[in-house]
Amino acid sequence: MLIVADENIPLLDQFFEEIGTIRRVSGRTMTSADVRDADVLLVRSVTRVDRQLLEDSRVKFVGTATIGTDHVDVAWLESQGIAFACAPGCNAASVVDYVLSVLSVYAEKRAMEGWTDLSVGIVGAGNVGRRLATRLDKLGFDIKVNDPPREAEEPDEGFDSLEDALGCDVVTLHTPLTRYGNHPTRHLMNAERLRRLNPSQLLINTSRGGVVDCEALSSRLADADAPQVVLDVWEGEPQVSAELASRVWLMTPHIAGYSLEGKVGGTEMIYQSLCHFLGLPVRKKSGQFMADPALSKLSFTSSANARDAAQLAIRACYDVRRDDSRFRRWVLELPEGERAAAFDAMRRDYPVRREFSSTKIQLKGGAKELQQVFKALEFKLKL
Ligand SMILES: NC(=O)c1ccc[n+]([C@@H]2O[C@H](COP(=O)([O-])OP(=O)(O)OC[C@H]3O[C@@H](n4cnc5c(N)ncnc54)[C@H](O)[C@@H]3O)[C@@H](O)[C@H]2O)c1
Ligand SMILES: O=C(O)[C@H](O)[C@H](O)COP(=O)(O)O
Repeated sequence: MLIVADENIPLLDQFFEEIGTIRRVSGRTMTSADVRDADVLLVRSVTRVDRQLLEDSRVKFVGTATIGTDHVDVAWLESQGIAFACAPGCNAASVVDYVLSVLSVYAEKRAMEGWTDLSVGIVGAGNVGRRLATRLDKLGFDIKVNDPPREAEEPDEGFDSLEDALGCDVVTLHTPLTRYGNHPTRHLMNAERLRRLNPSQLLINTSRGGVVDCEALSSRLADADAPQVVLDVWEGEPQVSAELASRVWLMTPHIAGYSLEGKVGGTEMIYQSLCHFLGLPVRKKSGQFMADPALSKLSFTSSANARDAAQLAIRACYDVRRDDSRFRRWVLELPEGERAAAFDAMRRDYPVRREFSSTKIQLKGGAKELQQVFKALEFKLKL
């Protein structure tokens, strides 16, 4: 059995070598010639999987080690009887950590007494948005959650209108990129909605670049009363508009979900689906391959203030400003023609990042408030 796989899927050998021969190819430039003799195709988000790629092949199973599936023509696969698996939720905690890191830095930028004074509008409450809402709610943030598709299914859940979510101090997008259906999200943040955001608001996009009309965003950000913006995803990436980037507060190259747990978890989920498809036993678990985190423990004494301790722990685990400064140095400072390759290289060579849940927090005589904050942030508590 021949397995053609994106070379950037971690632990390919460890998970798949017992199942078949692995051919590694570049996900970004994969062609139909690369997959013609394949039985199984494993991708990440940078490969367009459709008729053009697969119609001359004998592929019977496609797995994407990602949450997003907008790069896959799922309807066409179904029409051809090709099995499909993705990795729902695999890196959701990583994206939530990213957003919390942004919020911690933003509250400081605004010289706020307490970060929970920020109201947060969450647009899209699936694996990522729902987990973010849970953590923010436990921390005491005022949140508005908008999700029309879920609201249609769960009318009693108390979802908020898009209007209300867009009125919050921070608006964070967690929808898939969709073009059709009752609630398409492409350019959900269009010129008109962007115009309604004011300078004391922050827009965060970690969903897909196309959920925001990036041309409209670039011109909106040139206005004197522009909102602040954090972008992890870019319409047309790996190309990044230098004009847009120069107007964005924090920027990263689509790495919000790049925790080690998230990446390895994605591989594990498609491995499990492939085993199921082939009727094979599931022998491998991601835990077998995870090294101890570099930062295993943080200790706080009873004199620690809950807010300061939380900020310190968040930033010790993941400080989004480091990725922002690398992005500026390694991608934006290059000539335009070299930026797309640098964007991909920064993703390929991304350093090991661990989720908050991998770090133990030791509280020596810690107050109840400290315990609650760290629990809400999903650190491991050690009393
Ligand atoms: N930047 C990254 O590294 C990264 C990592 C993981 C996921 N993502 C992206 O984030 C998206 C969200 O991830 P997820 O795991 O939560 O997906 P999900 O499918 O679990 O949830 C998406 C939610 O959005 C809702 N939704 C759909 N259309 C909507 C609309 N018009 N308005 C409001 N809500 C709408 C859905 O009902 C669903 O509840 C993914 O599709 C993926 O594209 C990015
Ligand atoms: O959809 C996802 O899971 C994320 O966007 C993921 O982080 C994408 O990473 P990529 O496949 O581009 O490496």
